[in-house]
Amino acid sequence: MELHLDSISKPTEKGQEDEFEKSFKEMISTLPKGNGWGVSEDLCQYQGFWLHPSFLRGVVSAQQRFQAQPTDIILCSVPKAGTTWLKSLTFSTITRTSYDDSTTPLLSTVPHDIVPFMELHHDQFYTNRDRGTPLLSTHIPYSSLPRSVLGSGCKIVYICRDPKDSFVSMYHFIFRNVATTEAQPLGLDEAFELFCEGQSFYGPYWDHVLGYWKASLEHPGKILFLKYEEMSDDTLLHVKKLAEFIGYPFSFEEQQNGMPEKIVKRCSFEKLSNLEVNKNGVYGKPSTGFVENKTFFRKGKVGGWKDCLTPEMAARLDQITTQKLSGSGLSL
Ligand SMILES: Nc1ncnc2c1ncn2[C@@H]1O[C@H](COP(=O)(O)OS(=O)(=O)O)[C@@H](OP(=O)(O)O)[C@H]1O
Repeated sequence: MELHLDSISKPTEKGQEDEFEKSFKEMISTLPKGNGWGVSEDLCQYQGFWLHPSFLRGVVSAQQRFQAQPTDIILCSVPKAGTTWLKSLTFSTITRTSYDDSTTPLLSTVPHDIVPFMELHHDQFYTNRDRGTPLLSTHIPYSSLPRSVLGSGCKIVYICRDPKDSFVSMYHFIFRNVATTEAQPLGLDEAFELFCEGQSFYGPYWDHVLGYWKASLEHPGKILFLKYEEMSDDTLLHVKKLAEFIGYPFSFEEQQNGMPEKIVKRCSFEKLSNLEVNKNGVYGKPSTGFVENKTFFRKGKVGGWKDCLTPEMAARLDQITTQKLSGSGLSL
C-alpha cells in the first residue's frame, strides 16, 4: 500500500487541525475498506493492518508528532492479549515507592486512564512523563510505530496471547459494547471467519505478533516479548523479569519484604475486576466513543475459548497459527 503521510500536514498548531482532518479524510478515502464487526464504521487497511478510522486518525497523528525519549517505556500489544493487566503491573512496579495497596490510583482509575494509548491520548502521556511515569501503550503494529520510537532506543514491552483466547475476548468485547448502541454486532461465525482472514482490529493477528517477535530477536535489550499464558503460569517470575527489563529491579530487601508478591496480588484479575471503578465506570472520549470498564475484565483465564469455540474452530485457528508462525521459532 502506497503511503500518503507526507501529504498530511502536521497538526502541531491548533489552526492546523482542520488541515490535518481534511488531509486525513482524503487519505482514508483511498484505503481498502473491510468489515467493521458491527462497529459504526468500516475498518481500513493501513500499512498492511486493519484499523478502525478513529484509531487510525490517532495512529497517523502519532506517526507524525509523537517524539519518543530514551527513558520512555512503551507497552505494546495485540488487542485482547493482556494489555490492561500489563499496564497495571508495570505502573505498580514503577510507582512502588510512591503508592501502596491503599493509595494506588488503580483503586479509582481504570488502567487505560493511567497508562494512556498513544493513538488516543498523547496529551495525557506528556503529563504522565512530566510526573515521572513515562509509560505509554499502543496497539500500533511494530512496522507502523512512529519513527521516533524506533530511533530513541526507548524500551518496549510486548504482550501476546493464544489467538483462540484473544479472538473470543475480542468477540465478546465488541458484542457487549456494540450491543449497547444501535449498531448490530456480528454473529460469532461471521466474526470468526473475518478473524481467520486477518480482518480483525489491528489484524492480521499473526502479522502483528510476528512483527514484534522478530524485532525482539533483533533487539533483545530493547524489546521484551511476553505471552499471557506464561504470565499466568508464573506471574511473580514475570513481574521480576519485567522490573529488571524496564530498569526498576527489585532490591534484595524489597524481595525479602514481599514487594513483588504484593504487586502481583494488587493487579490480579480478582482484585482489579472487583473494584467499583472497573465494575461501573466507563472509558473513552466523545470522538472515539465510550466502553464499559467491566468489558476489559471478562474471565481472565487461559483456555477460556473452550466455552465458545467448537473443536473444529479451534483446530482451524491452530492450523493457521502453525502455518503463519512456521520457521519463526515462536509458538502460540
Ligand atoms: N488482571 C488481569 N489478569 C489476567 N487477565 C486479565 C486481567 N485484566 C484483564 N484481563 C483479561 O485480558 C483480556 C483483555 O485484554 P486486553 O487488556 O489486552 O484488552 S484491550 O486490548 O486493552 O482492550 C480479557 O480476557 P478475557 O477474559 O479472556 O476476555 C480480560 O479478562
